[in-house]
Amino acid sequence: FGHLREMHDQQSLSRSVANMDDMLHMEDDLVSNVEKLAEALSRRAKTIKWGVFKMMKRRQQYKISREPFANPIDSFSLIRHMQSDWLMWLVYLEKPVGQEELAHLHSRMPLLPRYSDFADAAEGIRKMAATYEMPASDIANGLLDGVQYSSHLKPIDCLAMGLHLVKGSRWHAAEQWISAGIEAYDRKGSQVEMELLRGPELADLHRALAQVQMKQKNHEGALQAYQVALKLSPHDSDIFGEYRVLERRYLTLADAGIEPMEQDEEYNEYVLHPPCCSARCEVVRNLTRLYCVYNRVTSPFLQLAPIKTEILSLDPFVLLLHDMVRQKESTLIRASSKEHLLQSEITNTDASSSEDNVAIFRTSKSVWYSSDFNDTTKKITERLADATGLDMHFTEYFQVINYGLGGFFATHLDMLLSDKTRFNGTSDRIATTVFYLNGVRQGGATHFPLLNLTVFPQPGSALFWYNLDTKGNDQRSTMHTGCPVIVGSKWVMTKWVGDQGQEFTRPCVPSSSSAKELPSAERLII
Ligand SMILES: O=C(O)CCC(=O)C(=O)O
Ligand SMILES: [Fe+2]
Repeated sequence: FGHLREMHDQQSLSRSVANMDDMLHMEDDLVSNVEKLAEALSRRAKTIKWGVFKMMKRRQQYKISREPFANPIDSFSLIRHMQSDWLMWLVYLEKPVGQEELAHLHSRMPLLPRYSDFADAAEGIRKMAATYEMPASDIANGLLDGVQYSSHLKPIDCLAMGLHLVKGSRWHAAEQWISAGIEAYDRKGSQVEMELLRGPELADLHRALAQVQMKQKNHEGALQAYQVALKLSPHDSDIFGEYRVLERRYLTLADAGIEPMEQDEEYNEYVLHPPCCSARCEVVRNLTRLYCVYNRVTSPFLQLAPIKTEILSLDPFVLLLHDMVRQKESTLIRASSKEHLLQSEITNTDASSSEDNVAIFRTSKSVWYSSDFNDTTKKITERLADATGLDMHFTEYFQVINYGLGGFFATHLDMLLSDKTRFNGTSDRIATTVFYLNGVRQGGATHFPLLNLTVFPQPGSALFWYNLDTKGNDQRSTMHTGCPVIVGSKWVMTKWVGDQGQEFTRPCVPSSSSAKELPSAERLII
């Protein structure tokens, strides 16, 4: 588990799904260890039962003889037995059992997911639910954005989600999750599991429901929930106490009526700016002048091997380049970076890069490779140079990124500088390339909210756009979102192209209408 330990030091198990299989190995190890413990305990129980049986047999013999202690042999044997055998029994019973297995379990405890890992995972689910407007009960039932899976959440999982949301004062969402837990409770078999894990009783769930309803000033709902809780657990003095307090308060408030329900802050945030990650809210785009072409022009080599290019937007210029990474290459990159992934950071100058901010803004793990790191990165760099007509000497390292549970990258701009500071000597990101290293089963699109454009990962293709216009200024319409992954593991590799050094490949032109005269990929504009 050396690797796992290393992985744990990097924290945030749920920020990348690439390392999740290590957790499964860990679970296998723990289960087989506990199984060994169970075997040791049952061997012990067997021996004890055998001893009991023997003693009962002896006891039986005394019973059937008419004068049990007339015979000195019996008396002697009984005295000897009671004097020494019970001492032996005590020693045997006190002998610790399963010490080795318990020590093993102890040694593994520091490697298990921590609370922060759980909180990350819960945030991933919350973000995913909010973005795709998925009700908690659907998620708990395995229905994810219209696709039914056979997985389910247990009441204890739903309650944990609810309590996580309570911590963030997201009462509305918390209520939905607790209600989902109550629904899940009725599912067959869950009770047994609850008992074993000392999970919540149904009454506890109704009580939690009452508490979040109260927070939203839904007193009537809370009273009802408390009544159900009391019916299920009539002798619970805590529930009874809370119920009485509310009842008294509600009666005095009754005339004033129920105050309106407070809406979840996050809920508002999403109602105001819903990222159209499912593409269902996209309006039909005017497709005139957008087309597919075989690019044979930005490099002589393309005469032999043209690149299938889709023009997704003219201004800003956005391209989808096909067959940019071969399957073999993608597999290689994913496999070799798996061991080196570290929690992604943000280079955004506005946002502080404190750990908390990163969790809210970006949940993924990544690793950097230079263009000439190996044959694969060299080839891909060459292909990108051919496809875009830009000079790859002036680019940043490749960044290989794997997204975790509900992994996302909040809406952002890729450029580093403002129009005022751009030309004072430091380089900025004139263009961005996102290579899709695999397909994502559900979710995980790259979305441009201001362009009405949502691009779903297609293995091997690359999304390319200019962050700066043809005069070298900000194009804020290139704002984009790495949408939450619903199902799958999203692998991308990005490459940013610097503006300094592209003076010959993409020189400034006075307006976007003269862009087709440029030596770079704008030449494809017809
Ligand atoms: O993962 C994506 O779809 C977008 C990634 C991105 O925007 C970035 O890395 O800057
Ligand atoms: Fe970006």
